[in-house]
Amino acid sequence: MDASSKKVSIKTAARVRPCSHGTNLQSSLTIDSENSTIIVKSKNKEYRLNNVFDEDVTQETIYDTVAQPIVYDFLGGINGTIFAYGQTGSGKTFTMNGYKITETSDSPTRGIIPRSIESIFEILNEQSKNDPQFKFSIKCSYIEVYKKVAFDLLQTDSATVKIQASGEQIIIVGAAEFVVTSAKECLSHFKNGWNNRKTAPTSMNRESSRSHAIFMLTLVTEEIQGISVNLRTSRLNFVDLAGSENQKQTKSTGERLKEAGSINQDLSHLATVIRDLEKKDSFIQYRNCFLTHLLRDSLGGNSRTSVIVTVHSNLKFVNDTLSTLNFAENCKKVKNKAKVNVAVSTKDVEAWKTEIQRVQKDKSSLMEEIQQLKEEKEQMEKRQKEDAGTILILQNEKKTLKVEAAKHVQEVNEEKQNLQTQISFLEKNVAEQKEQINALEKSQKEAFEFQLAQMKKEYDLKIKKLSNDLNKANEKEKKREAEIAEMKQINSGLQNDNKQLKEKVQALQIINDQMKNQRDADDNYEQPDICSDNGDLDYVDENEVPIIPTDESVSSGEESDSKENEVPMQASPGSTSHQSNIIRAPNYRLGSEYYRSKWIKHLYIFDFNDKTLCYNYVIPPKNEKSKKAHFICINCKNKHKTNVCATIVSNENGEECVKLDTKKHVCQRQKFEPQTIIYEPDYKLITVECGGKKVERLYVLDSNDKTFYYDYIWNQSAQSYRCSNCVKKKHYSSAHLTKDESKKECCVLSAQKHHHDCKPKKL
Ligand SMILES: Nc1ncnc2c1ncn2[C@@H]1O[C@H](COP(=O)(O)OP(=O)(O)OP(=O)(O)O)[C@@H](O)[C@H]1O
Repeated sequence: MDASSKKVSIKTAARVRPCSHGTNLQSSLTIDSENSTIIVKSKNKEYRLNNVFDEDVTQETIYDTVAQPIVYDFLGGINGTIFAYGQTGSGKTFTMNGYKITETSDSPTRGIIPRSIESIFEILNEQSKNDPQFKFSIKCSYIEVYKKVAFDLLQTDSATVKIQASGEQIIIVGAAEFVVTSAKECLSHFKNGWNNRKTAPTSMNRESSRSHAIFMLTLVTEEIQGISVNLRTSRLNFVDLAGSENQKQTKSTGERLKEAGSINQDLSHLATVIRDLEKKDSFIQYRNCFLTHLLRDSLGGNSRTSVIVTVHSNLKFVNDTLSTLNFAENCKKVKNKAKVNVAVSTKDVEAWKTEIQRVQKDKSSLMEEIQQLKEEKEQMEKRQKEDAGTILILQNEKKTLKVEAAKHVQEVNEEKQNLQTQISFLEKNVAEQKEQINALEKSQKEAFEFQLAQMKKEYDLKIKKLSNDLNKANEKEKKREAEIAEMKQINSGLQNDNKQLKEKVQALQIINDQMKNQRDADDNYEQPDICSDNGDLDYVDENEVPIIPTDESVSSGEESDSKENEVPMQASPGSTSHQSNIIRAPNYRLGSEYYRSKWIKHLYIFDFNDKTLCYNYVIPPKNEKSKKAHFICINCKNKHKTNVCATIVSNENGEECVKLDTKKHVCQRQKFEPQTIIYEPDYKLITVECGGKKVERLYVLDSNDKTFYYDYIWNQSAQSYRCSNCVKKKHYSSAHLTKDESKKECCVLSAQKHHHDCKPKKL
């Protein structure tokens, strides 16, 4: 093979990644693999590359189409580079390495690198087998560029790696080179290196490469041809670039954001270098970035280069797809000058001559490079000069701005001074006005206080006068009230007197009537048999007959009301007119009733059929001491002025009985309701204060429930105690305090029952 070189364009291929499982999205791309075209539908943009692969392409096809030609050239002594470029998660690593780093040699998903390694060793082994003169040695090294710093992936201490340029050659300093004798050995280093690579999960890829990884194979072959020995040296770079990332879309933060920034800068510089390579006479700034510096040969230099771009078909990533395809299109325009790197041919003079020629050529290419560097230097100086001009302009602008700023500051200061003068003037004014206001307030306050004091004095005097007047009026009022009370007292005394007088007049009237009736009766009186022994009745003396209130008179509410009984006279049962009649117990009963401070003996002759009805007889006080107890019916006497008598006698057996008068009763039988006599503690007389006066109250316990009592008040005119509740209903149930016949203190309750609305009080 000769060392002459010819310009060859970078080969470009595009691979469309299949959609993830479960996503059934419409493709944004139209892929025509046959014509090697890919159309971005939404942008209506068509790209024509060397190869276009759809989702179904196999790893084998990719290797055969993209990598194999480069591998063959590499074996022939020509430098080669295979790039994978594309958005994160689009399948670069899958294309370069395969599905898994641990895949075996028969796995169909193995990527370009394992396939290349296997193929290289297979061919070289085959060749050395066929040609015993043929010798080869292979070294491998593996580095990554992370955040603009390069590290050796085959050394665990993560040593940093530097680049040195020697003529056309790029020498990597600090990266370990391992001599490998078999594909297995080589793959083992590759896998170790890969495991040291920096990865992290991104929104697009669970295991995203966060660095650019470059796996390098350096091959030296020795081939004897006649008298000459050809030493060929070639390098093959496998470049798996870190994925470009739309930072707005991925919303990464912190370390991920820094990584993404650095990756995007590197890729953008790579794109700039490739764009500049199209332009003629353009200065290419390889050295500005480690990646471009390292791959200098591969980009427009001594190398056969293939770029495979990977894209997503998802419409969501259409902008990234466009940018990736633009990159591929630009790469396509870059032309490299690849040549066979024959190191030495040493066998005879011819070979030396050829070597000299080669060295001279190298020299002239070095001169060219020197020239190129000089030009670069000149351009840089030119740029520096331009920059210096710009700096001068900027300095002048700065000076002008400074002067303007100083002016402005002065103006502001002056204005500030003016304002301060105005402020102090205003402050002075304000202070003066404040003083005036204070003085005014003070004088107003004094005047107001003086007025207030005057008014207070006047009011005090008025109030004093008014309170004096009021006191006088109160005293007058009191006097008037006392006079009224006195007059009321006199009036009530007079009323009482009047009432008492009336009562006395009524009583006298009754007595008068009774006496008159008595006289009339006496005139007509037929002497009963029982009284005939002396032919004269003591008790018919009208002065001696007690005026005892009948039930009817009591129930009418007037103690001495002696209305005539309108009921016609009836004969009592069991008695006949003008016939004497003997009554035995229990048809009669003797008793005593208290009347006008005296105990009067009573004889009750009961109805034979109804023992609740009786005729009520009394002994006239005058006859009390007589041996024969002659009783007289008080109703007949009082109402009809008729003497109907009854006498207590003994019959032939010595038994006590009552002998009745033969005279008919002119009254009717009354209800048998004798007075009730009670003893302490069934009653209690107490004295209570009432309106400053001492008043007697008689409490009589309820016979049914002795926790209740009736309240009686002394009534002067009636000379008895009266139930205070019944009085309100004009109903007069009364009580007397006296001594019974055995001289024991007792309380006599009138036969008159309490009014039906009168309820006893709780004790
Ligand atoms: N053609 C393909 N067929 C099947 N699976 C694929 C294909 N391309 C990519 N994948 C899968 O998609 C995932 C992401 O792929 P990969 O890691 O190769 O992307 P990448 O471009 O290298 O991403 P990054 O730049 O983030 O490292 C992986 O799980 C990979 O196995």
